[in-house]
Amino acid sequence: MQFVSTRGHAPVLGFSDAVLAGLAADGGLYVPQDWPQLSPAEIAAFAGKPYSEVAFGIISRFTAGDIPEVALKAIVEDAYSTFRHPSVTPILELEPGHFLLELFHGPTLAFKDVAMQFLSRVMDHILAERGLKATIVGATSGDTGSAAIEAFRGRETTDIFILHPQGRTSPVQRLQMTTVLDANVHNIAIRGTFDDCQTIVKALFNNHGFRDRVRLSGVNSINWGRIVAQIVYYFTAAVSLGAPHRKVSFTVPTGNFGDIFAGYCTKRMGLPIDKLVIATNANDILRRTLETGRYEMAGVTPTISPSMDIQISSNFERLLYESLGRDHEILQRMMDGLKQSGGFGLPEDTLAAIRADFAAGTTNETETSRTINEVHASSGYLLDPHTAVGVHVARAARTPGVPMVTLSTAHPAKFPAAVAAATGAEPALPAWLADLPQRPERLDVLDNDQKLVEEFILARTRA
Ligand SMILES: Cc1ncc(COP(=O)(O)O)c(C=O)c1O
Ligand SMILES: N[C@@H](CCOP(=O)(O)O)C(=O)O
Repeated sequence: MQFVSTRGHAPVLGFSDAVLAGLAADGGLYVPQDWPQLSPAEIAAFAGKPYSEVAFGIISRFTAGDIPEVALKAIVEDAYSTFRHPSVTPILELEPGHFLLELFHGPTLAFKDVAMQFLSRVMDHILAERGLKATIVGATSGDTGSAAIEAFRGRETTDIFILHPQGRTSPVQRLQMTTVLDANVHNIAIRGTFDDCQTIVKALFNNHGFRDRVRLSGVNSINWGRIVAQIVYYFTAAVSLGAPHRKVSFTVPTGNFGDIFAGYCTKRMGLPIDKLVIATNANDILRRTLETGRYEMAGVTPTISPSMDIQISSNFERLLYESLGRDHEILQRMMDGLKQSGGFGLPEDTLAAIRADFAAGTTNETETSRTINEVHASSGYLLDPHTAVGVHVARAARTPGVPMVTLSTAHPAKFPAAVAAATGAEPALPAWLADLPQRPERLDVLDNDQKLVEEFILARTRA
């Protein structure tokens, strides 16, 4: 299996090199040259299998010829043994025909663990095989950073630098990052927004001298190694609800578009998905794009679902590439437009192709709180604010007779203030994190300046 860049000018790479590259050398994102196809019988055979077996069955289609099967098996088994639920990503019925896919049973209580526990092990394997060390950078609005730090802490092959927007994560998210004191972990609070952090990370990748000097790699969902692991739970959920003999819809609380893009990948691979519903908070650039055909940046509005306070949805580029019939020249013009004037228009047929697969909805803060309150009052179940955005949007997007799965992307205890304000009930952190507020913190604060971040990394990396 080979991977091509959405911008068309970077070398075509195998799985291991695409994962180590993170962002492609031409500034694009790697996608598989061809989509692996699963027959209905192959999909049906996943029913009742342990999560790690399904993960192996799917991920191995992308790693064939690159990672030996024995090594991949060991990686997925080890990665998913860190989850505290035997099903890894269990599914429960919230109301008739509407299901929650709980993705927060990993070490840091958010869906990012599902991919990050895999990615850290696969990177470690690739680097150890080659006798190399790498410098990892990532931008986070809170969850990617904590999951990545937990997954990479103490690893000999990597130093990890995570940029978060100062004061814009929840306190629990911040502490999950800044209380990890391993020597290879570096937290940088940027005076700016998540988009500023992400822009710096992409700029570091596009500075080829720096990139090569520190052997830069990434852990954001721009890295194909993230997406491939997120594909798995769409299969396990859909099969548990009757796929491939029955269609299923998914609603995904969305920011950087990585999670829902993984859902799109499964559709391309043969999973019968009815609708993929993009659920956004007030930062609703994607809903507006689907409605108007223009991707138009606006300022970032802080919300009670802070991990989705994003304007530049990186993975939307992957969808555009597919929906443009893989025309990298038109895509490049769109990305230039975004850089120069903060927006671009979609050709009509591209928009039609996107609308055929996706729907979108937005919640405001009152609706998000009300959803948390109402679900708690009726069932005692506590939703985190991101999942509540999904539940609210999903309810309006349902097709009669088609099961709807809302991705539950975080544990409510990561956002106790918002949950307590909505319900009066403060969700407790699990025992292994209960002393988090008492742990010592370490972080550095930097201005929103690429050069300062480069100097900081150069002074500390071991690669
Ligand atoms: C809890 C939570 N929900 C939803 C999202 C949005 O996911 P994505 O960025 O893949 O669209 C994020 C951040 O990525 C998150 O941390
Ligand atoms: N919400 C994310 C933002 C980064 O998303 P990623 O999936 O591209 O890593 C976060 O929690 O940091």
